[in-house]
Amino acid sequence: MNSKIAILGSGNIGLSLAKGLIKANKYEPEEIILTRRNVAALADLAEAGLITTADNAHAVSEAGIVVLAILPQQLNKLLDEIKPAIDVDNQLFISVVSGVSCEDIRKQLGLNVQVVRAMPNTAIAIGHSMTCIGTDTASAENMQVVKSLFDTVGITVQINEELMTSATALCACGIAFFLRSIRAASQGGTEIGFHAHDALKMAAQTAKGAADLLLQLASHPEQEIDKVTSPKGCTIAGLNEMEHHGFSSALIKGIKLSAEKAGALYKKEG
Ligand SMILES: NC(=O)C1=CN([C@@H]2O[C@H](COP(=O)(O)OP(=O)(O)OC[C@H]3O[C@@H](n4cnc5c(N)ncnc54)[C@H](OP(=O)(O)O)[C@@H]3O)[C@@H](O)[C@H]2O)C=CC1
Ligand SMILES: O=C(O)[C@@H]1CCC=N1
Repeated sequence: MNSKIAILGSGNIGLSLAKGLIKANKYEPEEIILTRRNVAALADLAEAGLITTADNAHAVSEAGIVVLAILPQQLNKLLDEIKPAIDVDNQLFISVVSGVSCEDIRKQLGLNVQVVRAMPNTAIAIGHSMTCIGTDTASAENMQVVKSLFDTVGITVQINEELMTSATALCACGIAFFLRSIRAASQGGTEIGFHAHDALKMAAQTAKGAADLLLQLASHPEQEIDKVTSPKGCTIAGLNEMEHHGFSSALIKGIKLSAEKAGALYKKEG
């Protein structure tokens, strides 16, 4: 398989992936081909040595791995464009497009095309993605290629493809949900006396510590919460006030709505 990787659609997630792969030394800049229609917007990446083009078919013909990273509503046109350039036996497609199954893609590109669906998040740019990989009909060898690619830029988990829209909500959209929580905490911090930039740093590091307690100790959130909430103390007072205003409920309802929306983003062909 050709050692180059083509990322078709170099927007938020496509560029985050490219940056993460270079940071992890998985690819040299000149092994990454980036496409978008407004190719001028990729000038700084071209300057950094990455190959940039608006020609998707040419990008596909030059690569062993092709990542589809455009919006669901932009996909059908792009698939028509690249179909003639595909080398079925020597290429692997990875789709990070929300709401589109591997079968949807195979139906348009040809049933023999090897497609694996992955759902990373923007923390991939710094090697901290939670990437869910959907199991479908791709060969075990190609599944391993995809796993090892995303393992270099975060943590991976393999899930049934029917859960990919749920993974989109929890992990990809989840970045925004946790960021908003940190932002809200920092706003509280400013109201009780800290300058905004100090409050944000303090809230972010506190959130990181909370996440690491769960990841490093493999403990349950409530077990760690119990260690913070002193009897008649200020933590339980604040926590209960948040719950009276629907804190947990708001997150749960938001994640459910995101998952529903993720499942309805793509209009199938025909
Ligand atoms: N953002 C995120 O956190 C995540 C997004 N995703 C999924 O990844 C996909 C991309 O999302 P995101 O990066 O946020 O979207 P963006 O809109 O930021 O990026 C899409 C990119 O595709 C380019 N594009 C559009 N049409 C074409 C075309 N025909 N050929 C080449 N490039 C094209 C656009 O540039 P131009 O207009 O110049 O062509 C744009 O840069 C979506 O399906 C999304 O659901 C998945 C996980 C996380
Ligand atoms: O908001 C969206 O639709 C995309 C999917 C996951 C993250 N961003």
